[in-house]
Amino acid sequence: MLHHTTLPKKTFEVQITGSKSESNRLLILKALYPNITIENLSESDDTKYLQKALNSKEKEVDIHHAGTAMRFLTAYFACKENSEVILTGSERMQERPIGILVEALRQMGADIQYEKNDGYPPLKIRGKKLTQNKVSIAATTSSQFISALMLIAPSLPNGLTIQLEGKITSVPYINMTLALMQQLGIEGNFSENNIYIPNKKSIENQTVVVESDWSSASYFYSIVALSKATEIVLKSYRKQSLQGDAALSTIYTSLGVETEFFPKENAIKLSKSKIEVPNKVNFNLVNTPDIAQTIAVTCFGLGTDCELQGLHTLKIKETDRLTALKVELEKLGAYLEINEASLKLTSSNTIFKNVSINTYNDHRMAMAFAPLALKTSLQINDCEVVSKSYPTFWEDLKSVGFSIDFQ
Ligand SMILES: O=C(O)C1=C[C@@H](OP(=O)(O)O)[C@@H](O)[C@H](O)C1
Ligand SMILES: C=C(OP(=O)(O)O)C(=O)O
Repeated sequence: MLHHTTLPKKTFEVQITGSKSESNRLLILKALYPNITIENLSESDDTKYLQKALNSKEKEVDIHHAGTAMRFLTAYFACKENSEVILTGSERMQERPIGILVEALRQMGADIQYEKNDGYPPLKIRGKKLTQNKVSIAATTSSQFISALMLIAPSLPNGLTIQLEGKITSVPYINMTLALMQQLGIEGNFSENNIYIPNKKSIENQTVVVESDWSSASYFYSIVALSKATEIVLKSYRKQSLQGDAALSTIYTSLGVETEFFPKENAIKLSKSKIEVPNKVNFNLVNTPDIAQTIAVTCFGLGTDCELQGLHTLKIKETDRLTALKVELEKLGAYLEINEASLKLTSSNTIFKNVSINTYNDHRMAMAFAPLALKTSLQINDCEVVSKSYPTFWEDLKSVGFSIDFQ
């Protein structure tokens, strides 16, 4: 139960765990090039399951709800010579598509079979040398398929050219994959619909420090937006981020939150700005799908209407996030119109009390709704789901003054 709370006029400090996206890429790269040391690795379940999978000697590997782990490991095991593994995940993972990636890997010569339904996990993967150096792949469904191919590309004997078909979704995640590889001394380029990554035999010994997770920072943006005068310092963040969700610092200016960067301390300070939040806002989130829920809930809490576009990937994430948002926000008094790729929220002057919010095995449903405790009391069901990306979320919320009872 989250009690209706008013936060004091005070500056709080929160240290957020490393980016799950950066961590999961670096773990795959470390498996291929062992002389990488990773610091500030994410403590998320998704990262732990990926790490466990990479060290596993079992015939079956279960990555639970971790989308990036599923997609990255499919490519990794497909090119791991003389290996054979069944790669599976949670019930929901078995409904999340992977056919586009499997098809691309098969074009490259991979041996992958579907264990249950065509196009979905579980997969039986017999690893072999992949010598084909060109592949084309549809880019509209998930950028994770493309990052998966990029991550194995430098270890392939002939490198890889990836031709992207259709409108590319979640582009910053592709840029992140390339930037991390370049940071490690792996060459590559991405221009228009072409990605090229040559073979790289080895890389120099080096340490990479993962920046903290920007998607996790979104919940504190929401808290500051919904608070009266609270300031929150978040660590460890950089102005030059590889994470697309760093766009929060721009997006939330319209929602009344100012971001100050402190490069020496690797920190950011979020505070209320003096601007008046408009009655209606409009954002295209095709580059930042993971912060859609946070933004929709912030707008509802502020009594601001919003129109969010670029959301066509939301229905294949941990749950159908568009439907989940509609059902749960409407319980609190909002009105939502949703379609394939967008949502239109009409806020209301009253927010109903003591509503019980379902989370559908989706960490971001739990975390996005929590800041509403600054407006009303509410219950978040199955609150432990947060561990998928942010295991200490509830402790951190308590540390900034939230009043929480766990039943
Ligand atoms: O590559 C990544 O680390 C991710 C890419 C995005 O997925 P899509 O490309 O499927 O939108 C994002 O939603 C996910 O949380 C993490
Ligand atoms: C969509 C997400 O993760 P994944 O696709 O890696 O399961 C997420 O963390 O919001």
